[in-house]
Amino acid sequence: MSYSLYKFHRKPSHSNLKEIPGVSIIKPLTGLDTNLYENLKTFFNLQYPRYELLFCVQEHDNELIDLIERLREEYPDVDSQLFVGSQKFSSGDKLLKNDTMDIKNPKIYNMLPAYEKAQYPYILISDSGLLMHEHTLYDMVMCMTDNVGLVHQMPFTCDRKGFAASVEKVYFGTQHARMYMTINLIGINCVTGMSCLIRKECIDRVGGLRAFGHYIAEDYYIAYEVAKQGWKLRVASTPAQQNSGEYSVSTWIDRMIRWCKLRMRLSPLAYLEPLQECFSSAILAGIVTNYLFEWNALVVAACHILIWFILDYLMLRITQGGALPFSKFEFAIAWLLREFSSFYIYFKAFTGSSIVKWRGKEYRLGSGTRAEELSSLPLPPPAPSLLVESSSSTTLSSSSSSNSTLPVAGPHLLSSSSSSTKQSSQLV
Ligand SMILES: CCCCCCCC/C=C\CCCCCCCC(=O)N[C@@H](CO[C@@H]1OC[C@@H](O)[C@H](O)[C@H]1O)[C@H](O)/C=C/CCCCCCCCCCCCC
Ligand SMILES: O=c1ccn([C@@H]2O[C@H](COP(=O)(O)OP(=O)(O)O)[C@@H](O)[C@H]2O)c(=O)[nH]1
Repeated sequence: MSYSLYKFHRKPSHSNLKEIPGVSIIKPLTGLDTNLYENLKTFFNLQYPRYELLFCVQEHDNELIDLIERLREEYPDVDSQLFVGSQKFSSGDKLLKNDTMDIKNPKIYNMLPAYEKAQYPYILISDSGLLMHEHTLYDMVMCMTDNVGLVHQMPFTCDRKGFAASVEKVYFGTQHARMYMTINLIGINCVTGMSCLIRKECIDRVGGLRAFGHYIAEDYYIAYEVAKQGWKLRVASTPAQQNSGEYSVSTWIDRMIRWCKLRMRLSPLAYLEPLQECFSSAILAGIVTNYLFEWNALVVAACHILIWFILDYLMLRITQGGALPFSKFEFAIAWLLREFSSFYIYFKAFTGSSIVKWRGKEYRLGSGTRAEELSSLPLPPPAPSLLVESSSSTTLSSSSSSNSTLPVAGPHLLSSSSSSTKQSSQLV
């Protein structure tokens, strides 16, 4: 809690903007999510002198492309490009196709062409469901001091309507925040790739993003590689604002089961996660104090739960950085639901199959989240002539190599242009 209080919502130090490096923002998109227009719009309004927006559309989707084009027309001064899945490897280059065959992570696959075109020394990988406040990019860059190689935002949520939104906010602002900040405080690699600012040179050094394409938890491996090269990993001063329009308690539970399955394959310590939940630790505290001091176990457990509940509320307020969008009563109900559902989530993740479903496709997880896809990624179809022409300039980095993969990590636990020049938008 103290670490979060120290970290979050602090004003960034002012520095000479002219010295700030450019940022290539990569937005991997898969479909027309609700709120997408509002969310993407915030990226055109960032208060930052030099950035480009690289939109990656996984599969050809007219509505999604129209939405992006509309935004690009609204903001002609913002440098942006659009990469559509079907045009990525349409040059007919067999080598390019073969190079991408072993990429199992669809997000990596989707981002590849944008990464190859990124012109700035920093890249920001930013998931589709995020909304960004106008100063956040600046804040993140300010965190990238000389010895830092990666700045990541702790996942949190925007204020949205409904009980499911409250449950998500309570989860990301209490248990998730507590563990995320604690693990980062002690210097262990715990990075979520939802919103990650990275020095491009770190990724180029291992052959580009494709080197992480074997794993579903690419975020963990990217952070692992950055730290291995001697850079520090730093939590940003503002949490990531997830603003997905499709949310429900069951969607959240399924997502948490998927994440838990990933963590289990990243570290055996993840199997201990149930022990750091409020109710299990209350039972343990009751038993231990009864054994040692003959205290009443029920009273100890009840006090433990009450104190935990109050501290969770404070933790959530710290993460939120202001008033909560729901009452204390709603907090209590959402908190209880979150606490009890966690055991269901662990049970399903620990005992369930190694298959995870992600954006409509299924993957079998191997050691270290190495993925074997069950439903195949879209293979490059012949592209429409306009796109063939425009995409022929899409090249993959010559330094890239399909052999440049990282070792299966298993339980790796690491300590871990002219400023105003705006190019016109172009369809690549
Ligand atoms: C007795 C006490 C025992 C304590 C044991 C503690 C065990 C650890 C507890 C909690 C871990 C919390 C980790 C929180 C963040 C993880 C969120 C997450 O699971 N993210 C994964 C999925 O992210 C998406 O994946 C796909 C990607 O494309 C998307 O963009 C992502 O958003 C992500 O892959 C995982 C990232 C980091 C995992 C860290 C693993 C830590 C393992 C436990 C370390 C235990 C240290 C114990 C210290 C007390
Ligand atoms: O097949 C896929 C699955 C996901 N993504 C992108 O990866 C990011 C994270 O996806 P999601 O929000 O589903 O992941 P989660 O945070 O739930 O793990 C989003 O920008 C997606 O558009 C993608 O490009 N292709």
